[in-house]
Amino acid sequence: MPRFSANLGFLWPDRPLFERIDAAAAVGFRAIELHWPYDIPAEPLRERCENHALTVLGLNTLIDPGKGEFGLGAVEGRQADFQAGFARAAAYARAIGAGSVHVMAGDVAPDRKAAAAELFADNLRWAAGQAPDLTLLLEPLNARDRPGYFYATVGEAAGVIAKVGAPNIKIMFDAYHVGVTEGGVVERLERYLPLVGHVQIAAVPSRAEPDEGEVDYAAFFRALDRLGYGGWVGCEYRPRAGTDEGLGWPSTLGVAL
Ligand SMILES: O=C(O)[C@@H](O)C(=O)CO
Ligand SMILES: [Mg+2]
Repeated sequence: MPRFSANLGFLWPDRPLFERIDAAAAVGFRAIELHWPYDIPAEPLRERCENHALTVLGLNTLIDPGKGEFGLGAVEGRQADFQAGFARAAAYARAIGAGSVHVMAGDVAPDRKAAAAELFADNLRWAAGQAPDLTLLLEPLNARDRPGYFYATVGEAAGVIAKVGAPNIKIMFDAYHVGVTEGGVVERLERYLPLVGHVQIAAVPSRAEPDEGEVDYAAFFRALDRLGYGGWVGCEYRPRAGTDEGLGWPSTLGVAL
């Protein structure tokens, strides 16, 4: 049976981060993952998770929505800022005991895609060398939610990994984005499994709890078991109502937190 992690970027959105950590432990999660916790001092965060015996999986490199930025990995003219942001993410990850950093690519104009691909590969090669102790995750985002983002398909992420050739770069296989962009979620999981470093889930297309919509998550969980996926499955959905009230889906789908 898959092991589930609480994505605290999305779950219990009405509570401060430490209360989200408490809530995740209280309902039985054994791991958490974060989006952008940078405003919170790392040491107390680490202690809070240790007190609950929660594994901390990872966080994202910084974004600046105010400037319209969703990462800098593939953004031309921002290499120094990318490096500073990655160094900050890696230091924070180490300080909270997390093993991975999602390296966000950012938005790229269609006519700059080829140059951006070279730049992203260069930046990732540098980052992978700086942090051989961490897994760097690449996550294609669907263009309905994030139009203009550098990549939307798992195949593109696999292409970047092949180009960089570093063993600590893996795919964040978010079944929600894969379902919205491409469909064939189980088939694609099977095809790219050796490159998958983390899995995330949410209903397609609503991004709510995984017990509705186009993806049959009971079948998806069986496929993870059948394929021998040993990692965590991040619950990165937007609860339809309250997070606690929405936790009926594991028993509906034949799994447990
Ligand atoms: O799927 C997502 O949106 C997240 O995993 C993320 O890290 C970027 O928004
Ligand atoms: Mg995701």
